[in-house]
Amino acid sequence: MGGVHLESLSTLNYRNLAPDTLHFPAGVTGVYGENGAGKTNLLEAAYLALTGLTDVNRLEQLVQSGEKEAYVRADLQQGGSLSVQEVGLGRGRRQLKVDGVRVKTGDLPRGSAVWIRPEDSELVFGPPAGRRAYLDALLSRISARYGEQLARYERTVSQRNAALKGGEEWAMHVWDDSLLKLGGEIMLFRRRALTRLDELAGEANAALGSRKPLKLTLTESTTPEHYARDLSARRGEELARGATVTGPHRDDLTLTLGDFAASEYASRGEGRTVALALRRAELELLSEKFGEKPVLLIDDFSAELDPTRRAFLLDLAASVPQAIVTGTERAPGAVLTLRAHAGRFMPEDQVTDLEDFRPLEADPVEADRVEVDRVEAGA
Ligand SMILES: Nc1ncnc2c1ncn2[C@@H]1O[C@H](COP(=O)(O)OP(=O)(O)OP(=O)(O)O)[C@@H](O)[C@H]1O
Repeated sequence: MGGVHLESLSTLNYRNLAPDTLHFPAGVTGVYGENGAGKTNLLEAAYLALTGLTDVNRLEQLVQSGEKEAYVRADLQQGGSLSVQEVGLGRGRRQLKVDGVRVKTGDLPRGSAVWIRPEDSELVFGPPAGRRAYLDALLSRISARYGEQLARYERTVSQRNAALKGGEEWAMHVWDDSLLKLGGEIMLFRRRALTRLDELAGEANAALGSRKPLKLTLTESTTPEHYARDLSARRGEELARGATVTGPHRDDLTLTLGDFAASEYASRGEGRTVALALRRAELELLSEKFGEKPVLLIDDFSAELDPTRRAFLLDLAASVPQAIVTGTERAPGAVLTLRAHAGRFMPEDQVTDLEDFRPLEADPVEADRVEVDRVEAGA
């Protein structure tokens, strides 16, 4: 199977990254350097430029301190054609373009990248909201309709909550109708998708040498079959609390390792294995859906001290057409190794000492491409 290929990444005013355009070959690119050099920021910028995805509540953190706007651009090969994806960022604003034409996030190619991070363990040990977000983000990439219906459902829940707080019991049947339709569709889609995701995560968990089988199940707050009944049964409680307490926004993606819920009983190492299994399942599911392997971004492989998991990460990077792997040490088997220092990246054979990381004389990124001033708030 072929893969998405990130030919180059340009950044301007992005976190601590110096303005630059970096070219990436096929195979593994290793990026190494000291803590705080900007390795994570580079992967975050690549993920944003490839997928348009980022935490929309923290957009201003992405802009270099002292600057108003930031910009990232990916030149990539996908589905046999070359395209240019650009993201402009401002305070609470984001603008995306593909080949010069403005698009919404959902219109960007959805299978372009998977990002594996040390923080992924939070998926296992953190609250249900994190696991729900993992599932929803993945399913929204598999199905644009799922993403749209989920957004409508979430709007309905917040409007319904406002009506509940206002004691508008008379208006509930209107909100309930939309909730049942949208929520029911979301639950059914999650159930269908989970069958395959569970198989893929189980296989990845076994490949990671885990002797305990991994099982993914939905712990549903209600079911499509009983949704209407459960809503009316809890009407009094909802009015008292001013909140919608039944529906897929309350579901959990339960990860069972062996006989127990991983969130409660797994060791740190077992939890890390489960998190890696979820990410490989994501990679496989996107590959199956789009017929191409995403670019794999692995943040800080060197934080992984367990030899089995470290080998798994490096094997996974070697198994896809293109991967970028960061660490505080060199990634073995890399086609290109970049040395990171103070937000700059140079091929290691061009670096003899850190003085080589002098600021560039000319700005290599065309700053006139930044057009975030025209972004509508919240776009
Ligand atoms: N908006 C911003 N403006 C300027 N600098 C920023 C901004 N956001 C983050 N930074 C800085 O970027 C630096 C690099 O962070 P990054 O997480 O990429 O480092 P890293 O190379 O991955 O380090 P580690 O090996 O510790 O994971 C940090 O020192 C941080 O203070």
